[in-house]
Amino acid sequence: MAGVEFVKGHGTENDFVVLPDPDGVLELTVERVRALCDRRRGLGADGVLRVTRAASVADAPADVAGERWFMDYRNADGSVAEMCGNGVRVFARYLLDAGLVEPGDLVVGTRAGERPVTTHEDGTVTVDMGPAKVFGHSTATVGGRAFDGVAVDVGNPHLACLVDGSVDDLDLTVPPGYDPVLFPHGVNVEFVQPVGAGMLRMRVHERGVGETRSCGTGTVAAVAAVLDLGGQAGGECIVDVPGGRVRVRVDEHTSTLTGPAVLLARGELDAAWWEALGGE
Ligand SMILES: N[C@H](CCC[C@H](N)C(=O)O)C(=O)O
Repeated sequence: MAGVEFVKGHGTENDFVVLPDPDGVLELTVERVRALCDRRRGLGADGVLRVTRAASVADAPADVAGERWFMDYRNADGSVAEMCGNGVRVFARYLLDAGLVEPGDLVVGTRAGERPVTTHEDGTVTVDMGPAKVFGHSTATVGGRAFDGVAVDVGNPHLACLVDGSVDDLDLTVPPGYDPVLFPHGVNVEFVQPVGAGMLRMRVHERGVGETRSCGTGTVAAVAAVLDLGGQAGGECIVDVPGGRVRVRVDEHTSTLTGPAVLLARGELDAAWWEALGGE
């Protein structure tokens, strides 16, 4: 029995298992996602990116054209998230590498809608991330300390908290506390340390994953939060995350994320292993 093709990639060390599924036949259950993402019993990843056509995805938004390549993103715990900024860069890199798209401009379908993408000759990828919408102010708690944060919708929910000292001192092995009324479906929590004009450092505890080395939607939320607190309508920042560096631009209409996308391995999942994890 044929196995299941996979590709491993990362964007600023936010890593993903890419599952090509052009005919929309893979049954990507919670158990299979959790096993794939487990760093002992599986390949290990922060999430899974299934590559299929929007027409074959039951909960694809109506404004995503059916023929679009659709990024079916799942968190390591098996939960579905609306959008993944680092993931879209890796997804686009895969499409280009597989010869499914031409270099330059393309549009990727996601549960947050269509996302225009540009692949650059230097290997970096720019994603139009859509508007970063500030929808409140709240607090996160870590180790008994409360941090004021800005609630930002980047297609998925974020709470971006500015930190006075160094973000290195935070213990993010425990999920930060947050307001479940403001974030009924959970939240990605960023801790942001301004380090100079147009420069931020950031760490993140991701919904459905835990601390990751980077979160693309989180870097957009971090910049939107800094602009909101500074009373600025727009701006551009370099954001340093533990896994690398991205460039973020936010204005009142949309936001863009530019950064690397690396494919590092291709292979085949054992058919028996896949089947043993069971379909729906
Ligand atoms: N790592 C992703 C974010 C995943 C967000 C996911 N954890 C959620 O539940 O929203 C990114 O680069 O944007």
